[in-house]
Amino acid sequence: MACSGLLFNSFVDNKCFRPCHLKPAVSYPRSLSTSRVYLTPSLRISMSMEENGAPTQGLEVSRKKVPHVLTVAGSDSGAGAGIQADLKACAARGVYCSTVITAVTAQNTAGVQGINIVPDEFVAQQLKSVLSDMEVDVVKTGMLPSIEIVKVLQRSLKEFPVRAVVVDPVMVSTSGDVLADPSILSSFREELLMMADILTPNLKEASNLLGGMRLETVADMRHAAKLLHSLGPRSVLVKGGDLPESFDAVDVFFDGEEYHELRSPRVKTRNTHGTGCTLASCIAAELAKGSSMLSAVKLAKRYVETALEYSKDIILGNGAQGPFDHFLRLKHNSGTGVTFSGNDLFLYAVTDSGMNEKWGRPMEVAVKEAIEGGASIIQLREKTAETRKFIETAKACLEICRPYKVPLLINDRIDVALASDADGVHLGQSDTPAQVARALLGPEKAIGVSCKTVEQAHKAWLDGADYIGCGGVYPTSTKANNTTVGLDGLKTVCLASKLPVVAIGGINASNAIPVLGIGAPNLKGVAVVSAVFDRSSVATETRNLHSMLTEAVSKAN
Ligand SMILES: Nc1ncnc2c1ncn2[C@@H]1O[C@H](COP(=O)(O)OP(=O)(O)OP(=O)(O)O)[C@@H](O)[C@H]1O
Ligand SMILES: Cc1ncc(CO)c(N)n1
Ligand SMILES: [Mg+2]
Repeated sequence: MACSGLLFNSFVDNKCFRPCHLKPAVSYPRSLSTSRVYLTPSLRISMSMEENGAPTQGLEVSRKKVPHVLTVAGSDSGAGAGIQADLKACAARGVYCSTVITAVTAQNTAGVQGINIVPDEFVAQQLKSVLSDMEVDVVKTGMLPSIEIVKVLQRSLKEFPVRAVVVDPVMVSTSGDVLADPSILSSFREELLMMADILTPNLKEASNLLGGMRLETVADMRHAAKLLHSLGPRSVLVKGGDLPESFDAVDVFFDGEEYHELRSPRVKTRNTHGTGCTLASCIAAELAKGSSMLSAVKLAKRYVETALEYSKDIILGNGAQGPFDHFLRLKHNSGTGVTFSGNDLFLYAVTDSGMNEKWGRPMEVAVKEAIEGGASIIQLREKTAETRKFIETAKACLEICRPYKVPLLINDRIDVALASDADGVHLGQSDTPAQVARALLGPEKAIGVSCKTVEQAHKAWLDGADYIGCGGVYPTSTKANNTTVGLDGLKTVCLASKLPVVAIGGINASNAIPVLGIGAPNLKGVAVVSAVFDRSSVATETRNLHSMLTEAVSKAN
């Protein structure tokens, strides 16, 4: 990597750019710089890296082209719109997004406080860097603040054509701040619009492009879409986010032949900053995946509506227009979740609704009693409950577990874990693979996998699980036809496992001590079902078991 020759242009003020030299922040380790790359005809790369002179195991990586959107837009420091919205929208839609920055704005929820335009030569340089190397499928444009930048873009796209161009003709922010000088209108009309496979103006932008035409009704929007289409773009979406007195959010799509009025319920929220940038990026993302234009537009609108609905109550900033949450996650990440550790496995209580029914106990009561008796983790196991009821129960149990910092995991059901924001899941060998569960749940949730063999334990580790449950140790009534591994099988798995292990299957106060005594440091605890829940007092049984286990462990140490 020859980084020392890089030129760095400072654009602290628009006219001054001071060349200086950037030092590489990291020097690449010799092992990587000397890695050998072999390309076979089937496009599989086999990399053999050397560490400290010793060859490591060959690493097989299969190459796959990913859909790629390049956004050419301005930065919004408040990160609701502009480049930041584009990156989030593409990431949320599963598409890679590279960025050419045309301007840096000082912006927040109150408006735009400052704009610094990137010199057009440097915009050209960014475009060349990305387009010459990175197989861009679709270019999406946002803030293009100067005629020169529009020209630079036009030249770059001639040199490096892409499959589609989405043009969001950003001119004025919703706060009323000017993002492109009106003098640029002629350049938009003469150069930019021709490049567009779709043009996505809001009402004000459509009006400006059409010489100040009044746009107050859906009929006006249809008319505007047709006039704009005659200026060169292959299709037009006139966005009605700002349409006065409309109960629905209506956008008008016209492709030169057909009109489509796309309607969604108008979400009542102040958090609409960046809807336009997000919509255009999402259209670009869907086109990059191979969608037709109309499907891309429909999906993008649905995505914006969903994100607005989810984010309608979040509070960020004191201004009139707040950002929204592209990943539909912020509300849940209130910091109340419990981080799993192997020691939580010490006394692992697995619920059973049949036993609760038998003893006339609501699930919440059973869970509270188990925790008060010393259970260190709870797994909700519901084989028959309706999904909605299961989610409600999980939420109610989480309210009980959180103050005690006891993790609550859901058996089998990733959907229920996500919907209730539980602390993780426990999966059997025939449930969703742990690797898929990890991708769905993210890095912070706990995942446990039931394993009977060393191979399964190894796979669970490779797949990103946090612990394994090993058993059945003894025969059990809660799992019919379950083969037992016995204490020997348990020990074999524990000694091989890289993950902490909890023993499960037929364990109770009379046989728990020999389990903990097998002599495997990875065995962190025992899981129980009937031993605590099929009893008249869950709290008493759990307490007894807890003190027995604690005593056995302290004696062993
Ligand atoms: N309150 C709302 N509820 C539902 N959808 C909305 C709402 N506001 C805007 N939209 C939708 O969001 C998309 C963007 O439209 P809008 O007219 O807000 O763009 P814009 O003015 O360019 O946005 P920006 O603030 O990013 O510049 C459109 O599909 C529009 O229908
Ligand atoms: C940088 C930037 N681009 C686009 C918009 C339009 O929402 C904005 N407010 N800021
Ligand atoms: Mg806009």
